[in-house]
Amino acid sequence: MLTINNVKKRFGSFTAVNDLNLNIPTGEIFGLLGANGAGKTTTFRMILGLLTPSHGDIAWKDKEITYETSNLVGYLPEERGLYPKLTVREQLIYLGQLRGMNRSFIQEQTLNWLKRFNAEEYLNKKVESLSKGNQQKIQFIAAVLHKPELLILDEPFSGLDPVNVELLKGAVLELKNQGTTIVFSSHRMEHVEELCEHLCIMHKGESVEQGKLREIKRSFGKKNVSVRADFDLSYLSAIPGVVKHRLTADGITLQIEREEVAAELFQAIQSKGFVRKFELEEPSLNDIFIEKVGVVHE
Ligand SMILES: Nc1ncnc2c1ncn2[C@@H]1O[C@H](COP(=O)(O)OP(=O)(O)OP(=O)(O)O)[C@@H](O)[C@H]1O
Repeated sequence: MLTINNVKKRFGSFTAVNDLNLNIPTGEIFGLLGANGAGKTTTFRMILGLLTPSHGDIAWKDKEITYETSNLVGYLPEERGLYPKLTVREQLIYLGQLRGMNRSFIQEQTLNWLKRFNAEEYLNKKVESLSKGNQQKIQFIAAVLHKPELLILDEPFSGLDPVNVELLKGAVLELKNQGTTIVFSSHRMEHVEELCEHLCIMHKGESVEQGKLREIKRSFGKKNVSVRADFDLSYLSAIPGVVKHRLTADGITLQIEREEVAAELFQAIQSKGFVRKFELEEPSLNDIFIEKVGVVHE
């Protein structure tokens, strides 16, 4: 278990993280969400022991993370930090040896990961000659090469194309299945929905929502109704109980304050024309995020 207990971080008079409490179960993928400046990276740096909390304590399996235990942890920083002039092989050997790994094990691991990421051809290429997405894959490999128990990934999917996002998601799930505890931040709610069982939404340094994704959705109350039809549906937004609406290319998505409103919507479209779709949906994490934090993520 990763335990964050009453943690606060001040920079001068500014409080970047305030009274944060988190219990992250071993072997899970945990999502830390929040708008820009919410305090996610600061929290990660405190977990890693790179910043000292102004108050409170953080423990991995009941022990503080120190220089001696830092080999148990892997970190993909938001500001990527590879040496541009080294080749991928030299880079990973260097970083692996800093972790006390032997050269042949590093080479074996490197080749396995490069194969997995369809990136074998970059082994002897300089890091600076790689595209941003490929550099990110190398940075990810650098974070996991030593098989850490706890893996911290700050925005691991940013800048990756959809194919590489899938490759990385697959790798993250595989590491989870091997027992790694993974904490990651992302602005992409669909990635969080897909990967995490538990999450925390931070806003201005504080936790404004945390728990199991399924329970957070259930307790949110509001649901969505998605309708597609061959006639104009915008009049549905005026029906009492509709909280919000969004017109889509071929229909409308309505946020409703309680399930019964769906029946009223259904009545309102009957005999108006051909209906292609009428579906009552769970709220999305994006809906919940926007309500808690009040901003929209692209
Ligand atoms: N060393 C520092 N000195 C002063 N303020 C800092 C420092 N590090 C972070 N902050 C401030 O703390 C707040 C939280 O920053 P942090 O980087 O943790 O946010 P974040 O949630 O990771 O944001 P993003 O999504 O943009 O990466 C910001 O207002 C930031 O400017």
